[in-house]
Amino acid sequence: MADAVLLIENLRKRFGGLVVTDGVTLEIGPGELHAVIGPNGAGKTTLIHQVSGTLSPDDGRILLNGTDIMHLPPDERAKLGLARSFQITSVLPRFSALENVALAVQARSGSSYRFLRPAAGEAELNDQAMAALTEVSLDHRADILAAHLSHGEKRALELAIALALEPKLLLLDEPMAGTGPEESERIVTVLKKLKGRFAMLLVEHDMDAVFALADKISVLVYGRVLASGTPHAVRNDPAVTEAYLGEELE
Ligand SMILES: Nc1ncnc2c1ncn2[C@@H]1O[C@H](COP(=O)(O)OP(=O)(O)OP(=O)(O)O)[C@@H](O)[C@H]1O
Repeated sequence: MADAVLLIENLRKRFGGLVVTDGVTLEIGPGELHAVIGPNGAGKTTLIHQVSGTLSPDDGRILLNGTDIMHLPPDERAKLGLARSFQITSVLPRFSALENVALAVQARSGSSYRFLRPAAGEAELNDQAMAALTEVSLDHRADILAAHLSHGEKRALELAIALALEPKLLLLDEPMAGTGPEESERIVTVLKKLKGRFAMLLVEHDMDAVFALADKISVLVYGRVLASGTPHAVRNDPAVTEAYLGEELE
């Protein structure tokens, strides 16, 4: 695909004798939500780390909107529009929800607010931050310290922070981990709303969430892509069922 937002080609990574990424090829088009699933230890998290830049692959290519980012540090990748949410704590507990998002808006905008009068600059920052909080239905909790938010609300706040960065590609690392059914449903609703605006790479164990959200699914087993395609095709692939040892993919 010429206009792939993310193109991963033949990615390889080993830890000593253990091959954790074994020739992974995967691409995500504009606005597409691509889920990577697979049994424990399949290499999903290490794949996310290699895309975000916290882990160096041994071989292969990673292109973000056509730019080879393979050897760029995480902050350079972030400047090109790569954001990551969940399984990292980007939330500052002693700041309010609004302040947390305003900091992200400021980080994205660099020094552009320096040239506004302080009050005007702050109002503009807060407006943008509030817009991101509204997107994740957290606007009514804007003034609450992040430390006092529920687990599900913190997850929503992390999403708002990612949104404020206006990403080209959002990496979602197990957004449902540690959440109850109600919170999971809330995160799925928010992600559904955001779908189509930017590309997303989702790693998730919760199959209900995966099948509710994904446009494409890749199944990773022992570091290799066993199957890749639409949710329907993947669900009906006998090799996938076998890899999950008969667990139902629903
Ligand atoms: N820093 C490391 N050094 C050595 N081995 C590692 C390291 N990080 C991960 N591994 C190993 O690499 C393999 C893949 O791990 P990874 O965490 O990517 O799997 P996963 O698919 O995300 O699993 P899970 O679903 O349980 O989160 C595992 O066997 C893991 O033990």
